[in-house]
Amino acid sequence: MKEGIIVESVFKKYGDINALNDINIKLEYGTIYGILGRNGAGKSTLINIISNRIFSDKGRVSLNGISVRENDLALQDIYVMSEQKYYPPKMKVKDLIYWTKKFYPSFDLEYSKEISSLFDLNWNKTVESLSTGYSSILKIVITLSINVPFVFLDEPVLGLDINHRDLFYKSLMKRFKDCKNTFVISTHLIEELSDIIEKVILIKQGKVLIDESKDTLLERARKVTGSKEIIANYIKNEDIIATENSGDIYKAYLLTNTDYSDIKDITIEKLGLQELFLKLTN
Ligand SMILES: Nc1ncnc2c1ncn2[C@@H]1O[C@H](COP(=O)(O)OP(=O)(O)OP(=O)(O)O)[C@@H](O)[C@H]1O
Repeated sequence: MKEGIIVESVFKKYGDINALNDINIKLEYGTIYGILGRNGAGKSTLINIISNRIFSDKGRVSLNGISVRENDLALQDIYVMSEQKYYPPKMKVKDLIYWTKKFYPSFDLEYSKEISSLFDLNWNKTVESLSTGYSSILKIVITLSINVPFVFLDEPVLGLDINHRDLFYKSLMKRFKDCKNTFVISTHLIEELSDIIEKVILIKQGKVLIDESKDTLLERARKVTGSKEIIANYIKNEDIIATENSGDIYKAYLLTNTDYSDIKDITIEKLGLQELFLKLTN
């Protein structure tokens, strides 16, 4: 079986900043990942190292056992959504699509037409004349049309209104169902992505804090509210993420497998991905 992308003991420093500090993760085929983290956590640096755009100081990234470093064969299976600035500003959208198809033989022209019409992307416009939202839509059209096994999207919905974001999430899910490519999405709009992602990789200050299926993670995430004495008694051996005290009310945020439902005088609530993220990264 193909093992996918393996990131082993990757370190990256910028001067005194430890952008990545011993990263070890595995990206499997046919999965949707959410790479989450606050600004400056190291998400883009990680994506750039995986796709060989920049080099790590230490460590190794491999695809099916073969290092991706300066390895065109391995890199053919990885695509990272480009930044707008890499597209020639005077070029028409249709020419950009034409050239992209030349560079990436797996580019699905039929699909690109289909998704362009869904988003009303005008192929006769020049890259520089597109609004912020349509610049993102152009990147989305190209990225979803490039049919390779590992597709990385760094903040894909930047500048998109809610209708277009919704259309993007639906298009992504459909594309995933049809092609089963792995999508690795980095975003700050966690709640919107929550239903889509299957696995969560949470990076905090250059380290992986969470690397787990979303369902098992949310199954363990709990907010326990009650008096401090009662809660403290029960949670002392738990993985406590955060606590809050307001008057007599004490709240503890936990990652736990314990069922507290039969304990009187405390309330237990599940946490959404966004709330959990806030508590883990504050
Ligand atoms: N070219 C660079 N030169 C110097 N420092 C850099 C460079 N690129 C990134 N950094 C630093 O490395 C750290 C990680 O940055 P990175 O862009 O990977 O974070 P991020 O999680 O993608 O952030 P954001 O969500 O804001 O895009 C930050 O402290 C950033 O300032």
